[in-house]
Parts: sequence; C-alpha cells; structure tokens
Amino acid sequence: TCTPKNRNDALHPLWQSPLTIPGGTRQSPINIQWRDSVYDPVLKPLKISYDPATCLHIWNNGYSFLVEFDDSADRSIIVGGPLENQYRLKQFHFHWGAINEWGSEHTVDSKFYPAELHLVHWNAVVYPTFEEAVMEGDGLAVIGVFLKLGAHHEGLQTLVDALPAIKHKDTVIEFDVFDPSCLLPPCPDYWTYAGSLTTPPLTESVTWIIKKQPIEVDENQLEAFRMLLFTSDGEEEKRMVDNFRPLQPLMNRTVRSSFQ
Ligand SMILES: NS(=O)(=O)c1ccc(C(=O)O)c(S(=O)(=O)NCCc2ccccc2)c1
Ligand SMILES: [Zn+2]
Repeated sequence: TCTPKNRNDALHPLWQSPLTIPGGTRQSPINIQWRDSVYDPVLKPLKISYDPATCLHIWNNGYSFLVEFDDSADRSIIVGGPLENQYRLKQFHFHWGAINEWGSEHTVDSKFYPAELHLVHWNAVVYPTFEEAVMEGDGLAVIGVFLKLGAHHEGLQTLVDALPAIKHKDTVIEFDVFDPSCLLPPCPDYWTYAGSLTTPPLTESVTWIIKKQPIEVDENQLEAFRMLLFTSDGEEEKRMVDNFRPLQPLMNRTVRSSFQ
C-alpha cells in the first residue's frame, strides 16, 4: 500500500479528508490536563433552556447518529458560561468506541471515556445561517458530556429504543418530543477552550464547553450504539464504532475551568 510522503498527507480512514488542517492552530479534540487548566472567576454559569417540542428527527448520517432540532427561532438556547451571545441548539450526536476502553474524543489526564455526547449550537445573534456560523471563530458552541459505564440511564433509553430503526446510513425516523437536558449531569462545573469541529470541514469555529462530571450509562446502552452501521442497506455491513478523531496538539491554548 502506498504510504503518504508524510503524516500530514494521511487521510482519515473515516472521512477520507486530511487528518490535519494546514496552519491549524486551534484544532479539536484535545487532552484536558486537569492541573494545567486555569480557574477563571469571570466565567459565568452556563444557562440552558431547551424546548422539547423543537425536536424533529433522529437519523444515521453514516458517521454518527444525531437528533436534529428546529433552529428557526430562539426556542432551545444556551447563554452565559464563556459565551458572549446566546446560541441555538441545532443537533446532538455521540462518538464511541468498539470497546469500553476508548471512544470519547476529548480525554481528561489522558483518560478516554467509552463515549462522548456533543450538543451543537450556533450563534444566530450574529450570523444569519448555521452554514455561515460554521466558518466563524465565534460561530459555534458545543457542549461535551462524557459517558461512563455504570447505572442504566433512563433518558438515554428513549434514544436507544429508536436505534434499531436507523441501523443503516441515511435512515431517519420521526422523533417529536425529547428534552436533551436529561442527558446533562447535575454538576455545573465545566472546562472551556477555543477549538474546532472534529469532522470535516474541521473549521476553527467552536467554543468547547466540556462538562467535568460524566453521565452514567449501562453496557447494554453502549452496545446499542455499536449495533449501528456506517453502511447503507444492501452494502457489506461495517459496524459504526470508533467514530472519534485523534487528539490534536494544544499549541498556544489554555483550557479554563469554571471551578477551583
Ligand atoms: N464533533 S462535532 O461537534 O465537531 C460535529 C460532528 C458532526 C457534525 C455533523 O455535521 O453531523 C457536526 S455539525 O452539525 O456542526 N456540522 C458540521 C459540518 C457542516 C457544516 C456546514 C453545513 C453542514 C454541516 C459537528
Ligand atoms: Zn462530535
């Protein structure tokens, strides 16, 4: 097999896109070294208000499964925290591994969690569309929540029950009422840093807000994620696992914490 002349030319097996962005200075995900994070007393509590009726559908996009929301008005929003504006919820999705030893995109003190939830929001105060916000440094805000193996998660089970119906790429089902707040841990503490999308176009437009406390899910619920397929109906089946991007260099960035 031909090997790229250097690592930068390597293509990511999942996205056939460059692994690195030439000149990227704020790529994601990163390892969060707890002792290197800096408490910032200016950081406000994050205020989250989601309207469960804005939930539209759940679908398999061949890379993860995602629940999309009606973001045509300010009905499901976050404000405060490190953010200067309010941001509208567009979708949430997950990243997970083939086994419980890895799966999250971010790590804490080099520890992987078995999965990570991302709630994607965009700055509709400043930008007219999501597509434009994706290209701007303050365009997106993504809340990251780690999933750890433990007790059964009632709220997640509603999603898990829908997964068999979206086993194949590009399958979608109605999902009319779901409140993503039930997937958030009770502890308000978070880390925040300036980063990027972890999927193409990998644009450096994300203010990451990573919750310190994981939520607990049980083995059956993680296994349900792993029965999804990257492939369409009729294609040779490829299990949807290990859909996380490799860690990226911290470069000249500081991770701030909302807690001491
Ligand atoms: N891990 S992450 O939060 O960076 C992320 C992962 C997947 C997606 C997605 O497109 O599904 C997204 S997205 O919904 O923000 N879409 C980004 C790509 C995109 C740009 C412009 C129009 C449509 C999609 C974000
Ligand atoms: Zn993600």
